[in-house]
Amino acid sequence: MALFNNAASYNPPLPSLPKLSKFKLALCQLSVTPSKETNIDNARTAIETSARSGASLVVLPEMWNCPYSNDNFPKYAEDIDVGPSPSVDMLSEAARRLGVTIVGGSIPETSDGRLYNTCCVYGTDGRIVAKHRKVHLFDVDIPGDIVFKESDTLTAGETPTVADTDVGRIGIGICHDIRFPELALIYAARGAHLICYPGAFNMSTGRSLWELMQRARAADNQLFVATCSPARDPTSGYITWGHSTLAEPFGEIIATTGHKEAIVVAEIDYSLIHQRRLNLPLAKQRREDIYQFVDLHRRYPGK
Ligand SMILES: NC(=O)CCC(=O)C(=O)O
Repeated sequence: MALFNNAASYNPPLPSLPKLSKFKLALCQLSVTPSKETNIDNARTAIETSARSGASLVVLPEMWNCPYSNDNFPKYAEDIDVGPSPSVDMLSEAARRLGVTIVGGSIPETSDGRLYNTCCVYGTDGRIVAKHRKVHLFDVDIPGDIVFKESDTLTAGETPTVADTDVGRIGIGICHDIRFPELALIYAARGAHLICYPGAFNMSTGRSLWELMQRARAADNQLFVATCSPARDPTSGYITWGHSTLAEPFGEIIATTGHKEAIVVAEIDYSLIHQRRLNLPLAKQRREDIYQFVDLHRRYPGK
């Protein structure tokens, strides 16, 4: 029995398999420099290398066109809807020319006088099929360790984002979004096969939580989770953890890397989602009589 007329039951439907249900994914762990032009060239080359390796889906890191800092976000920001947007133009052109789906990491977006941390997903025709603005801003204060306040410059997005692509239904989160299981639950309830989190965890929380979070989101929801970080630059003001990773529906790590610039290529086979959900049918075991899941955005669309 549905608990709410128009709420998604948490029990995720077995997602139907997309056009391409077995394919290679590439996670481009890019070095980020102060030159936006260099970063764009570097990303283009990595996407070309990924496509030559047979990847159908290419994922880029959080803030790949801009060293991660509140001072830089406004300087490197692009207006994605109105333009000019050299980062978007490059990703769109590369997706179309190479016939790959791209989860375009994130860049600082300027829109109506506000700044967002934004990820666009590009279909194989080069069009933007989804745009996610980071919904949980990263404000942290661990004295003597790390202090960062994204909310000093950025505005939070307001909606979960699911992209329908040739390589399946993909939920998008950006970095700190991974800490909130509710967002991942929504994506599973909406039939996602894969959740992609471009992210730039730091040296402190990266060590303890980066791998744990992605394995947990994958295992909770019995789907694939991919993360993609910038490469570590020990001279930067914000040093990233690296370790871009793909986890499968039992939370096992299929592929990962260290902290240097790298392209991780791995195969995804969505039939494993069905297999794992048959092995361990969490959807049937869930006790909606004693706890309830409500997808508020679906209940109150537009809010
Ligand atoms: N860029 C981010 O959102 C960093 C998130 C992070 O490091 C965390 O611990 O959360």
